[in-house]
Amino acid sequence: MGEETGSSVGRENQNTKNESTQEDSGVKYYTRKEVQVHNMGKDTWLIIHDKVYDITSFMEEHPGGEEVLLEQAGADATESFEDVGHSTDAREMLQQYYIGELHMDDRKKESKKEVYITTSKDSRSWSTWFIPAIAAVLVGIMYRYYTLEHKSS
Ligand code: HEM
Repeated sequence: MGEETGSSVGRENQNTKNESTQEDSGVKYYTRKEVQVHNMGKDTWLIIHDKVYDITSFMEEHPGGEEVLLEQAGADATESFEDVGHSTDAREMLQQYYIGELHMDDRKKESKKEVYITTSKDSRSWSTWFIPAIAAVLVGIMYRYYTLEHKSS
């Protein structure tokens, strides 16, 4: 593991990309571009759920075969990883190959935005009928009491 990290730093120096790899409280951040370079059988990185994994030593051990991993090499494999429905064991194995996080600027934000917009729209349509309905019921009750009081006196 240590050896792998060392060699990756060397490559980043060669590409003069070292500044973009931030180190913050021990966590390394990689851009999609930096991950993309590691797309070969002997140097394979993957992004799964915004985390970066160096799976070079895992390629031959993968029960699903080397080829499917090579297809995703250097890219975001979240969807294909989830599509297979990997076991809890498989998910725990991921930790062994973890090398850092995907850079914040390179993360996809669409899904969160979508959920936010849907819920805010939903609550708006709900309040448009609920508040007037309550108000109408209250006015009705008040009117009824008012007319009853006037009748009895
Ligand atoms: C580092 C990431 C990965 C790890 C640690 C991993 C691990 C495993 C493990 C342990 C299994 C055995 C079944 C299970 O326990 O779920 C498995 C099966 C499988 N994996 Fe992965 N996997 C990884 C990434 C991927 C990716 C990215 C793909 C697809 C592109 C993939 C495709 C498959 C397939 C198709 C099988 C089924 C094999 C079969 O049932 O015959 N895996 N994987």
